Amino acid sequence: MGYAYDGGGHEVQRVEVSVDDGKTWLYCLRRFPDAPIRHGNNITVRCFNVFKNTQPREPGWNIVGMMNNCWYVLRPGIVDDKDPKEATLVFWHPTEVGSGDEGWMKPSVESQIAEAKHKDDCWIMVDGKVYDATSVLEWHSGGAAAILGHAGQVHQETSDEFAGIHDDYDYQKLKECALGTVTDKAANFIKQNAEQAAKKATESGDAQSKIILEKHRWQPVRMIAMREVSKDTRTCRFQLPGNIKVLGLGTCQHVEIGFHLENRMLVRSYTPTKPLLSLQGIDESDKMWVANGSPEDGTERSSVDGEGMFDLTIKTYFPDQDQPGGAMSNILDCVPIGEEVEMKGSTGEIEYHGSGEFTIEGQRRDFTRVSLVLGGSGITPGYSLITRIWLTKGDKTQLRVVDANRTESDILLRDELVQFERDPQGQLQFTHVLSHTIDTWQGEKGYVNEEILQRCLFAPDESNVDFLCGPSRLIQKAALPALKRKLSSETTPSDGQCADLRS
Ligand SMILES: Cc1cc2nc3c(=O)[nH]c(=O)nc-3n(C[C@H](O)[C@H](O)[C@H](O)COP(=O)(O)OP(=O)(O)OC[C@H]3O[C@@H](n4cnc5c(N)ncnc54)[C@H](O)[C@@H]3O)c2cc1C
Ligand code: HEM
Repeated sequence: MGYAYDGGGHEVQRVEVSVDDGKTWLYCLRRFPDAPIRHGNNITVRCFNVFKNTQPREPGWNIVGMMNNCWYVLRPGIVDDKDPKEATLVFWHPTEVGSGDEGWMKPSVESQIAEAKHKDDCWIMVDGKVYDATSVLEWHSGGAAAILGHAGQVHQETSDEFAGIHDDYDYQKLKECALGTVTDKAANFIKQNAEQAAKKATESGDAQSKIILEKHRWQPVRMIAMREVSKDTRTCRFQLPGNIKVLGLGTCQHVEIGFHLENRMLVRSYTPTKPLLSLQGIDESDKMWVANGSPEDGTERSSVDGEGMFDLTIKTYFPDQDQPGGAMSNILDCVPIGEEVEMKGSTGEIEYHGSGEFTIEGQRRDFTRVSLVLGGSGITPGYSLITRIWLTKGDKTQLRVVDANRTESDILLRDELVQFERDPQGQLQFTHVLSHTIDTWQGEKGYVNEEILQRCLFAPDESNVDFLCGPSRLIQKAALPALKRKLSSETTPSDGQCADLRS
């Protein structure tokens, strides 16, 4: 057991362990196996902060005079007990916490002198009373350093930390060291400081509890459920950490998922398929509805819309004889329920704000009609746009969608899409195109082509936009060339009028 901290106050994000003196490293999951690890060598530990900085092999003085900054090495050993049948496995730290000299690396003369200066006279303050802890340093099982860190400090933290660690017996021992009570003036000073610190903590807690996503900070999210939606696609549900309820993702935007591999972090983007409605930036007067036939019979947005969690619908690229399979999708396919992955975001150059208003590459754009060409797992950002429009009462933006797949069972989110396909008002029109069909299939057959796009999408116009998302076969070879021809033959397309939803 141990702890890691970054001297600059930044978060430690990765801890690695080596049992071969640093030749190879293993990423440590946050929960460690209960069973003891059997090995014969030193155990070396290093960690990385948010900026991917790590410790050097050898210690060195740094700018703040800190020398405890290198790889941390534990030496295992066997200690024979009196009972010949039993032996104890011990792990020696480089130095023992506090005053002990049991560590495998003996303390330097300098550090001993520095320590001795404080050991002679050590007063601490707990619950408004002053104690002489000098005699405790010798026997304190939490180490002398724990007490010395609080020596001479007039602050509330000593009382709080003491209370968090010690029991009644320890309070009795503390009493034996009592010197006196602090003056009212000092007590008030401590109280004010404590109140200010608590207020700050609450404010930062409040800000944090609103939304989880931070652009440059990885945060752990726990997989809590997985549902098969087709033979190669799963919907994975992740729980947000702490009490945070809101993911804080804009419509059409994406999150990045990270998974620590041996020596690097594997990162891939995904577009959540839940929550359907971003709680951020929505005007309260703009009522949101959970669709149930049509917005008119809908009920008010309910808590099932992703409070404290989010869903990713992920296609798994299984290995076969031609290719090794997708790295992240196969990992997520077999990550055990309860395991954590890392997440950050949001990303994406396109964001929908409602009522036809988009931000595309930083520019505000307004469109009244939106055409979507989607394929395979590319449905996910389109799905977030469709549901946002559909579930927002008063959003009159019109949608035409062409969704391309191989077979009917490959159509993702089919159950969810059915409600949109039945739209009696005609605000939304859906066309499924299947390349491999059976006789009973009523929809479009074959591959997406210019004729299908002309017929099923909106004609080019200044107030219309085309968005695409899907495999490069569909987008680069079929949809994009056809749409560009369509646009240039009939209007002069402006920037952002034809864009990839995954850009
Ligand atoms: C903004 C954005 C949003 C996205 N949203 C989603 C989403 O919601 N859902 C979703 O499922 N996907 C989504 N994706 C795609 C996703 O990010 C990944 O690209 C996808 O999951 C594949 O990642 P992977 O690590 O499993 O595959 P990779 O390891 O990246 O491999 C991709 C493909 O290449 C093949 N391959 C890999 N190595 C080789 C090799 N050496 N030789 C031959 N072939 C090889 C693999 O078998 C696989 O078919 C999104 C992408 C972006 C950019
Ligand atoms: C006069 C002052 C103190 C006395 C009498 C005292 C007493 C004790 C005692 C008896 C224990 C052993 C508890 C056990 O076996 O479970 C202990 C453990 C400990 N104390 Fe103190 N303590 C004092 C001050 C402090 C201070 C100021 C700190 C730092 C905030 C501190 C931190 C710890 C820690 C970290 C442990 C080890 C807990 C563990 O085993 O996990 N102590 N202390």
